[in-house]
Amino acid sequence: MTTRMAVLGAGSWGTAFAMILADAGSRVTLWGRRPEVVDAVNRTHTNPDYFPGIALPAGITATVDPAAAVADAEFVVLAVPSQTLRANLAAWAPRIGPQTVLVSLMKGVELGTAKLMSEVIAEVTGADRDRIAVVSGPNLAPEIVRREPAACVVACRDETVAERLQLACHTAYYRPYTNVDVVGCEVGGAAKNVIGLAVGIAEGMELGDNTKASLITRGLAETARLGLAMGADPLTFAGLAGMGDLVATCSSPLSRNHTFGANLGRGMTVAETIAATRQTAEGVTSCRSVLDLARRHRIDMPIAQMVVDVVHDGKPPQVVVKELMSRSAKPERR
Ligand SMILES: NC(=O)C1=CN([C@@H]2O[C@H](COP(=O)(O)OP(=O)(O)OC[C@H]3O[C@@H](n4cnc5c(N)ncnc54)[C@H](OP(=O)(O)O)[C@@H]3O)[C@@H](O)[C@H]2O)C=CC1
Ligand SMILES: O=C(CO)COP(=O)(O)O
Repeated sequence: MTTRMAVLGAGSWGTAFAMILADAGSRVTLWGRRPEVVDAVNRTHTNPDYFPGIALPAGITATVDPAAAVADAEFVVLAVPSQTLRANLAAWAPRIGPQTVLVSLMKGVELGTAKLMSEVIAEVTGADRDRIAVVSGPNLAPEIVRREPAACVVACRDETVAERLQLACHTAYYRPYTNVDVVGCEVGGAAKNVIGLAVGIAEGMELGDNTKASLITRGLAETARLGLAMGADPLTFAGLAGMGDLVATCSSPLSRNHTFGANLGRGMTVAETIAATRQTAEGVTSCRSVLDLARRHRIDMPIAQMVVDVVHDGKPPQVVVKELMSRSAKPERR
């Protein structure tokens, strides 16, 4: 029987993930907040605002009505910016069935509460953790809609639910691996955006590959430190949701976080960079909530701190680089 999927959020990743699900054989309803986007998907099978010229599968229909999207859906896939999830989901939750699996595509931490997206979902819907899943990994949406090969992790505390989701999104170009470490995948996904900003800043300052490799590696170390304090499996950080996503984000000009950082490193102001960024660069907000989360767990995240200093406290990149390099010496693994 064909699986019924709802994808809530018709931006870059929501549209690309809807394509994966439809290519894997599901019937997909994509919710978008703007009627013109929904009309374009239904009439021309394209989403010209996000992917001009890319033909979407006929198995995707779109709606502006969230109730119509989630009605009878086996999986509800959430793809709105992290900071808008709570308010959106509160409105959607009464229409979502008690057996429906809730899937987060989001890579952020809520500002103010320092909660992971799965925690926000559990709190707002009352859903058991066994039906909350996460998809993460090196998945730059513009490459996915060209159907270029990529892999990901689908994580759920209940492995059988992860396996159902794995089947539902497995295509010739998209290879999902299951994992039960939801926390590790979410921490990896949120923190890599922050490290991507740091590497972008370095690139914008015309610093070389040694600097970038050092930031990536030490960025992974501070991410894993936080994850371990939260009960994550350390091996998750060596996998697709850890190292994999970090490499993609820190090396690709397609990454919005990386590009945002590079603009700052080149000397653009934060306001200019925000104005130049059309899509969501989660790390810009989540650098503060990731740091808050780290503080709550008494974990030191100097690179995340450096990003907050530049993005929110107006410190010049040159100053934070000096500060980062003049920290007291320490062993690699502590
Ligand atoms: N793009 C990518 O390659 C990947 C992204 N992700 C993650 O997916 C999540 C979504 O990002 P992405 O799709 O890329 O972001 P985009 O900016 O491309 O799209 C965001 C979508 O959410 C909608 N939206 C914006 N604000 C609100 C709001 N207040 N209420 C409801 N809907 C809103 C936008 O609508 P409108 O068009 O009307 O503005 C748009 O449909 C992020 O957490 C990101 O980190 C994860 C993996 C890959
Ligand atoms: O998460 C992503 C790739 O896996 C997308 O990264 P950006 O949000 O930086 O574009």
